[in-house]
Amino acid sequence: MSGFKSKEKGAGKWVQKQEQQTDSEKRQWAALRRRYEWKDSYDETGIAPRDEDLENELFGEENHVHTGINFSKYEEIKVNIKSADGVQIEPINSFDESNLHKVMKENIELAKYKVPTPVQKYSIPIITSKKDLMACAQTGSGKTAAFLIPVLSQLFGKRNLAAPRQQPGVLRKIKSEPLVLIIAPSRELATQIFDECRKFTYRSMMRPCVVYGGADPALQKEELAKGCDVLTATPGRLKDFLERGIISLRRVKFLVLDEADRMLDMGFEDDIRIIVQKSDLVNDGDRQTLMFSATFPKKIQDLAQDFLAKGYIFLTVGRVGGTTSDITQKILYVEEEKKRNQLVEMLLKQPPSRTLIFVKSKRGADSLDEYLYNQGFPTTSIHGDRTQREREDALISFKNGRAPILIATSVAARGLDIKNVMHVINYDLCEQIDEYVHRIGRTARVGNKGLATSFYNENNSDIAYELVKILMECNQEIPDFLQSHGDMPNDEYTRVGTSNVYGREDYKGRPITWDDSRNNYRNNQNRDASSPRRFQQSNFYAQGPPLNSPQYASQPERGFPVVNLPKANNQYNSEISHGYSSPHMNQNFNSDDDGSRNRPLPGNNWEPSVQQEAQKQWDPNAVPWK
Ligand SMILES: Nc1ncnc2c1ncn2[C@@H]1O[C@H](COP(=O)(O)OP(=O)(O)OP(=O)(O)O)[C@@H](O)[C@H]1O
Repeated sequence: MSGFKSKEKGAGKWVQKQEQQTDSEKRQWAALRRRYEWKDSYDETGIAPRDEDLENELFGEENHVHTGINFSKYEEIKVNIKSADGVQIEPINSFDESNLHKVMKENIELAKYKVPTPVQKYSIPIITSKKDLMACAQTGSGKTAAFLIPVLSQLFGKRNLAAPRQQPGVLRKIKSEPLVLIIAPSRELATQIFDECRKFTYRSMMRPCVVYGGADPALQKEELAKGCDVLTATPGRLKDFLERGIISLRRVKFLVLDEADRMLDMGFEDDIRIIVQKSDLVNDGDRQTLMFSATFPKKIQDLAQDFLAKGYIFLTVGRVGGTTSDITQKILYVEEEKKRNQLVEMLLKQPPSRTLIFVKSKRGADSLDEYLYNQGFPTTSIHGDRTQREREDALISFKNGRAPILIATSVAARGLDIKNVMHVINYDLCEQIDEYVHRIGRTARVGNKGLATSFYNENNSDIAYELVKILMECNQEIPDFLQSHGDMPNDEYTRVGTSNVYGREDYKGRPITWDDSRNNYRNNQNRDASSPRRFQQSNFYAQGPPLNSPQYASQPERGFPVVNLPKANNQYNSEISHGYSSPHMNQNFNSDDDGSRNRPLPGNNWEPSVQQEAQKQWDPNAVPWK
């Protein structure tokens, strides 16, 4: 594998190198991907002819996320429905039982969905009964299909509703007037939802489109002109097209806010208000508004009511903001200047598997990408400063296994559904617990298992309390250095209806009482070295000295231990912070405070054996990434 080693500078080199060989395969914007093209000659009461190539592309193995061994455990999750007018909703138990259009039933079968997930069991009857909905369910539990299936199915076979299409050779401009508008916070998520729309509109007369920033607007306009019944959009490009009169929302029957809490937080709220309240979007009570997310802070729940009809239903599957117990969560204490060593050690130690690494800054993403690439790892990166072409290519390479290590900023935290992401690493922990839930939710989807490892140090103390709560709720090991964050003042435990994890009114998850949780903390704090839950006895990584050993000097005013060792001795530091030593780790680090903080000092690089090992272990051609 000579391809790994490169003197090139910059991010995503692995991808760029591979790109030269696979250019034709990739030179398609996501917005231009093929979709089923309905012809007027088709019988709208029957089923339109198959398009086998497209069928293989849409429903083939390549992108199919298989359900995992814990899929059936979804049944055990508590579902709660709240509505101002107290309506009762009878869930469906199978797709057959529901009153879905026959084309939709065929597509569900092609998608290999055998049983609806809990959020689908409820949202299908809720949406078909014409109710507005705010739905909250765990990451990876099928929320996209939960809205697409009932929404699209109701529109199938309604020729009079389908959008006018540009006739070949006729230049008259046609304004796009979608019936369904789905708004998502990131370009990657918008294109993914568009891909799901392509699946579920297969062999129907509903034509899906997507518009998002960074990609050629002229090409997106061309697609819109061919007909647009179901539009997925990011807010910025949508606003732009609305202002320019390319799109009108006067016929919208279904408005969906995916990742709704994100769409209504400070970053996007103004855009959403403009789109929903100041455009020509129908507000005559004939339109349904649907909101979906895995997290919904209380204050956003309140805000969301501005956009929902009075009798809307609030559906929760599990605890609002909870994460799935299928994820094994590990928190490692790693000081800033040791993160790179730690990461390389982990990547060499773990079985090669699709791995997503989150960092906090765009610059940090570039720099870590370049660093790992130069160590021989097949990496690429995705963040807001990369061009849209680079972002799309990076995602393709991550998905097809050419670059099975993706370094990303939070732009990839929400919604992305990528097959077999086995490990999420929070190289830089985020500040908000909801963001943490979304990030780690990129693994362990539809009943599969996954691993999430987070590097923690004194810079992350803001999230410590909520992090411990999440770990406890999912029966995860709580490392000693987080123990002091567990003991909360009494009122924190007894308050109800605050945004505190366990204090939320809507808490419906595993029944943990305030007292239970406090006792758990106490127990954990007092546990002895033989406790099976001890973090340092984890089997996930090799063993090492306990984190509470005298090698650590405590820092009582901050409440967590710090490593008190000479900075230059990274071999030793690596041993204690991660639990094993490596013959490769004999470099010094320069710890200035910018994005390049961990660059090796000149003349003190990794031993060549790291590169050899990385290349051997992470050979994308040798590993079965599927
Ligand atoms: N009923 C089902 N049976 C099998 N697989 C399903 C079913 N419903 C959805 N899936 C698959 O589950 C995966 C996750 O779905 P989806 O991306 O909609 O999750 P989500 O709940 O929106 O997650 P997130 O909160 O991360 O956005 C997808 O690959 C989807 O095809």
